[in-house]
Amino acid sequence: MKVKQLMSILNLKQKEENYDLNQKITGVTDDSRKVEEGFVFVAVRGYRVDGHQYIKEAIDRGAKVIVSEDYIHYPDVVCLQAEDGRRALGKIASAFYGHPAEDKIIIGVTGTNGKTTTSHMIKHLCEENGYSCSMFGTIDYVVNGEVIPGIQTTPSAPMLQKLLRESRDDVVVMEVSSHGLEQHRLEGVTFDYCVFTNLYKDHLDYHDTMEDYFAAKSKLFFMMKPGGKAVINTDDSWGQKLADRLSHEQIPHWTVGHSLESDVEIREIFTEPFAASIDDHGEKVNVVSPIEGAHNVYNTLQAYAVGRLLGFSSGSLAESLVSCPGIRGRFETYELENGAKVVIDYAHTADSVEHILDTARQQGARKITHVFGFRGNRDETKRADMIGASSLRSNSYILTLDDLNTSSYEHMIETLENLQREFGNSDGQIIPDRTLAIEKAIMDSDKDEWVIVTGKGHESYQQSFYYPVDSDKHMVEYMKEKFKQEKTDLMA
Ligand SMILES: CC(=O)N[C@H]1[C@@H](OP(=O)(O)OP(=O)(O)OC[C@H]2O[C@@H](n3ccc(=O)[nH]c3=O)[C@H](O)[C@@H]2O)O[C@H](CO)[C@@H](O)[C@@H]1O[C@H](C)C(=O)N[C@@H](C)C(=O)N[C@H](CCC(=O)O)C(=O)O
Ligand SMILES: Nc1ncnc2c1ncn2[C@@H]1O[C@H](COP(=O)(O)OP(=O)(O)OP(=O)(O)O)[C@@H](O)[C@H]1O
Repeated sequence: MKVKQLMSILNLKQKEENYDLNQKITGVTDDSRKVEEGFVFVAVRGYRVDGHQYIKEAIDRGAKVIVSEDYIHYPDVVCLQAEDGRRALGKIASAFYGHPAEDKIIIGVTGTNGKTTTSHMIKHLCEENGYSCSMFGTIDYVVNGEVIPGIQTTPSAPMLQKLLRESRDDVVVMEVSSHGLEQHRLEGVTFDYCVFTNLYKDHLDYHDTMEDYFAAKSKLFFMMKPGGKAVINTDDSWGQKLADRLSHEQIPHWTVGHSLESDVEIREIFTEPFAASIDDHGEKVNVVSPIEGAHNVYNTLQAYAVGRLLGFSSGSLAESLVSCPGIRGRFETYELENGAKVVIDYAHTADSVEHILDTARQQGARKITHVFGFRGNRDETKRADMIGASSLRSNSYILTLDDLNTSSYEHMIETLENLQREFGNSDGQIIPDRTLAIEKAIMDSDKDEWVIVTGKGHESYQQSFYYPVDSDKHMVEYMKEKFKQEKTDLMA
């Protein structure tokens, strides 16, 4: 890419400078720490700092072009002005990598909950039906079968475009976060299929109101290729609202829900195993969810709908779903030697806590002990609802530490105490150390009694705890080992 192309992307005409318009650009970034010789550095006004203050550092590291929102001048550097740094970054990244999204089938999945689960299912369905598939999401990114650790659910624009360019896969399925949409990380990407799972109270530290949050998510459905189609869960009231809007704007979509008018009409949801009988445009099909929970039945049906739009047969999809592997940290179950059952799940909103605890009851849990906490410096408006959901559905709950982020330990303990006093019940207690909380819940449980540990799912702990483990999964495995050892000692 040359400077003249960059100027045309940004709709800029040559001004007073004698810029070398044929000068080659070797890379693009908004992070001065990643600048290399010949790069374009785009200054972005962030939430914490202003990228404009790193322009000098970027030049020192070899940036030959600076895009900034302010008028600036540096000798021997092409200085261009753009109205919105983040949008300019997206546009430049897409052009720099040759607009790679245009050559692929691109599927975007958005919503508060279910993005990761639905994306994994779509990937599996593609692969079982003859397509290779890249995937970008919360757990990791997978490109050409290789796993790449990701920092964000929706990658930054330069990272996203680079990975799209590298992908030799037929299909790309990506989780689309409201942050990603608001921050123009998807500039230059148009979608063949877009999925809306649901909208619940979350991220209200970032969006002012639910309406704003909905507006951010809705943007995705106006980024489809001609001929593209949306898949919407209309049993969710925000989903219905979106479908109404798309109908009004004549944007093609399929609906999934109980309404008789749904394209994928849910006739009945079963719990043993979790499955649904559906009417798919007149054809009756039984679809079994590969993961327990009515919420996962919805994820399954939306993945199924995408599969149908990709041209796969209903029979082949129903069959492929059976072999879909579980997903790390999403209703992962463990049977312990004392008869207790442990579930590790990524639930971190009130609605998902409800779904997980309901699923455990539907599966015969006699007693439920729920272990959970709250992320430091994240949406505080959902915390009371989460305690409410847990106290209604569990027999007892233990409030414990989740990631502190930049919050202090003392502040979080005080927060837990205040929340417990104000919204908790007498069956709730606080055990700050997460590993001790899990141990206590397991030790107090017996046959057919369930321990549900939510919030961290697949993630590693940010801080250390009493036991030398780095995740909920390792703690449960540690307990399994402990039981085994005790049994061996007894027999000896
Ligand atoms: C709240 C949020 O979305 N933050 C994103 C935002 O950060 P920010 O505005 O605070 O950036 P900043 O630190 O103020 O820096 C401003 C600019 O200066 C630049 N800079 C900074 C320091 C330096 O030395 N040199 C330099 O050039 C930065 O690269 C940046 O361009 O812009 C940064 C660069 O584009 C992102 O990396 C960062 O994502 C952080 C890692 C993050 O945690 N984001 C989360 C909230 C997020 O996006 N989550 C969603 C999923 C949500 C969900 O559905 O669960 C996601 O898609 O991952
Ligand atoms: N369709 C759904 N409806 C409600 N809750 C769900 C649904 N699917 C999953 N969940 C709950 O949300 C948790 C996270 O699921 P998943 O990772 O698929 O969602 P996500 O949208 O990717 O979340 P995040 O944006 O936080 O990464 C699950 O562990 C489960 O508790």
